[in-house]
Amino acid sequence: MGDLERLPVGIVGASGYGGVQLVRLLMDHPSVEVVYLGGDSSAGKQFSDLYPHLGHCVNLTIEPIDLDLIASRCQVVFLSLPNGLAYQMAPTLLSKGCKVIDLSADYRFWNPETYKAWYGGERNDPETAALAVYGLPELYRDRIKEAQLIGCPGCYVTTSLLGLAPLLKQGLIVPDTAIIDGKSGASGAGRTAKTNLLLAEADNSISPYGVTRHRHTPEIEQICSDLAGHEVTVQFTPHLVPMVRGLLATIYATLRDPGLVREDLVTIYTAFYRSSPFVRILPSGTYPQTKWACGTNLCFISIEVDPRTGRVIVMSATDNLIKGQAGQAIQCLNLMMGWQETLGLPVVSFYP
Ligand SMILES: NC(=O)C1=CN([C@@H]2O[C@H](COP(=O)(O)OP(=O)(O)OC[C@H]3O[C@@H](n4cnc5c(N)ncnc54)[C@H](OP(=O)(O)O)[C@@H]3O)[C@@H](O)[C@H]2O)C=CC1
Ligand SMILES: CC(=O)N[C@@H](CCC(=O)OP(=O)(O)O)C(=O)O
Repeated sequence: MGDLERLPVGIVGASGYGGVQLVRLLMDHPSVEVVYLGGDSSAGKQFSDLYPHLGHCVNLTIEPIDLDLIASRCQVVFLSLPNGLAYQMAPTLLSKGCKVIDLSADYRFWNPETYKAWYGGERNDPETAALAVYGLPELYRDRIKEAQLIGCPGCYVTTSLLGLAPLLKQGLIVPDTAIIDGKSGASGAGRTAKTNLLLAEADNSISPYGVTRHRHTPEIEQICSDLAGHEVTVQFTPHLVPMVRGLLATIYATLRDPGLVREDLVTIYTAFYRSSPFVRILPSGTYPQTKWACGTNLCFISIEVDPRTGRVIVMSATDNLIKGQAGQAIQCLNLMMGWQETLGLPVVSFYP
């Protein structure tokens, strides 16, 4: 590509919350041009009919999903679809020379049996799945740079893993003692009408769900085990919080060395993320708010140590739709293209 040429990209699932984040973010990306928007029930509609607030700057129609057409027009394709669809599209797109960045769970798992156990479906794309790279740049940056296919993490997973990674990589906690208390805004469920997401149902209330059986548990454990070099189990409980966007993971684990103090851990975390421009380790005693991360690709992390219980408490906050979804996907694109990792990604929120 010449300096002035823009990379032609497509978004399949453009009408959803991930899709509209991608459109909004890529509008400001200096090296990208969105040349295709695809959808199912939204096909044929003007994107601005679905999102009038972008009417003055997005003049694209959502087209039916035609893989040959997409491949003829796009060098990179973002798949922002419900689980179980990307694996039906990615093999063809890759065979036609496209790079594929999948926001769903289809290409996150290294063991296909784990995917099948939690997501179901009968897959026949083992060769393609074997090509996939896990799209968490802070942990797999070098692999992402060489990848043709990315499986982007879930939002709870991203936020939890960024909080846990230094502890597991450095062997600082007693294995299997990690407890993750996740809290997400309602946009985490996508732009789908479900009773529990109605204002009358979700407002002024916080509720746990998927207790002991949320499908982010095996995804978190897959990466924790990779970091630790041995099998790791975690206890993860998500909660729905009456806010639109934002995700907070509060993580508890028993320290191997009860003599460690929080300043030791702040130093360790700061060193661990010294080359990660989107991770902010907060000063001792400052705890993160999701509001700080909303609208940005940042992850704010704070660490506490309780000498009374011998536990470390890590607090990790992101915007579920940006660092937890679309922003992370673009971060991966930047790495795949050899661009600056931070290109086109916001790092300052509008407060409050
Ligand atoms: N929301 C979040 O915080 C996060 C979500 N994710 C994952 O990202 C993916 C997208 O999520 P999100 O944007 O929130 O979901 P939404 O429900 O908001 O959007 C889903 C999109 O998929 C399209 N779609 C649905 N069914 C079909 C179909 N049969 N064929 C083609 N397209 C279809 C819809 O298009 P149409 O309207 O035209 O039918 C819509 O554009 C999901 O896999 C989700 O699990 C990952 C991290 C965070
Ligand atoms: C509030 C809410 O419903 N959140 C979603 C998070 C979905 C997500 O992160 O996407 P993946 O399914 O691709 O992992 C959930 O708990 O399923």
